[in-house]
Amino acid sequence: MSTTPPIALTIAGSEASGGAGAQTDLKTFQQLGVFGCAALTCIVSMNPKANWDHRFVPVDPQVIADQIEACATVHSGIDAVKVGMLGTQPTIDAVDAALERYGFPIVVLDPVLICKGQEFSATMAVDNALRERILPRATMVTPNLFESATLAGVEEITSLEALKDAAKRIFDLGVPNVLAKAGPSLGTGTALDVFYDGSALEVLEVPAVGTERMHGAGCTLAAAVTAELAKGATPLEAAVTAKNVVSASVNPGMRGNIPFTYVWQGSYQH
Ligand SMILES: Nc1ncnc2c1ncn2[C@@H]1O[C@H](COP(=O)(O)OP(=O)(O)O)[C@@H](O)[C@H]1O
Ligand SMILES: Cc1ncc(COP(=O)(O)O)c(C=O)c1O
Repeated sequence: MSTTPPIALTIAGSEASGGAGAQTDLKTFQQLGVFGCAALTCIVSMNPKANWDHRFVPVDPQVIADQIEACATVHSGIDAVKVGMLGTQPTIDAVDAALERYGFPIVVLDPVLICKGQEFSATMAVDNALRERILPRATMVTPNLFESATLAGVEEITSLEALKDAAKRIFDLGVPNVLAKAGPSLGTGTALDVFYDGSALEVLEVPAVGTERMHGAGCTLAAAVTAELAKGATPLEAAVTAKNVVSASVNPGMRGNIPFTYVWQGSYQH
């Protein structure tokens, strides 16, 4: 049996406290037995003096390209890539060019358009560039409720039927697997997501932990999907395992000195 683990790259932002972003992705990869490497796209520092507002500094696009080059060259094969927070058009340009150059076999896109209420990346131009340039390169996309509505071009999603419809519309944009997340936000008492691959339309539902979304849950889900795909799972199998990882990571999760709970992947047993 080979002792070499599959390798996953995350192209994502740093969230210094460790609750989300690349830090969360690397912990999730490790927890699932996958070797992780990371190319940082931006540095996010939550501000304790201003209601935990997200201070956001983009990384120079050439430095993003250099990091991806280092990862792609050091490792003889990257099995899967997760793309997280991009946030600016120059960043999207750099990541688009790198995805074209290296042709990674699997790309999971967590289309971070908004960061728990912080609208720093929510400009129309950035949303459009993400939809037009990065989305068609994705093997799977994992939008939350707001991101699903934005990508699907609908006003608002308030029901399971509307979420299913949005998943189909996003599929029609050219991405073969869609995992559209509602979490606890449809008031079902469950954490509910919809998987669609052009034929199978599955509702993935587990008991919700509390009624609030959790900081880092979306990053954990997409990173776990990436790790499972790197290990050879089918997209639906990867989505099912990823939900189990999230459920373990939010129960009980971490409670620090911020007004929301954040994830801890270490309690998941694989
Ligand atoms: N309170 C919760 N209990 C259990 N699972 C949750 C909870 N909140 C979110 N999830 C799950 O975490 C994942 C991320 O969902 P969500 O919070 O909507 O995404 P994002 O972090 O991108 O905004 C989804 O699989 C969702 O169902
Ligand atoms: C760098 C970074 N990436 C991604 C996210 C999104 O995190 P979540 O998993 O909570 O959607 C955040 C939110 O703070 C972030 O700071």
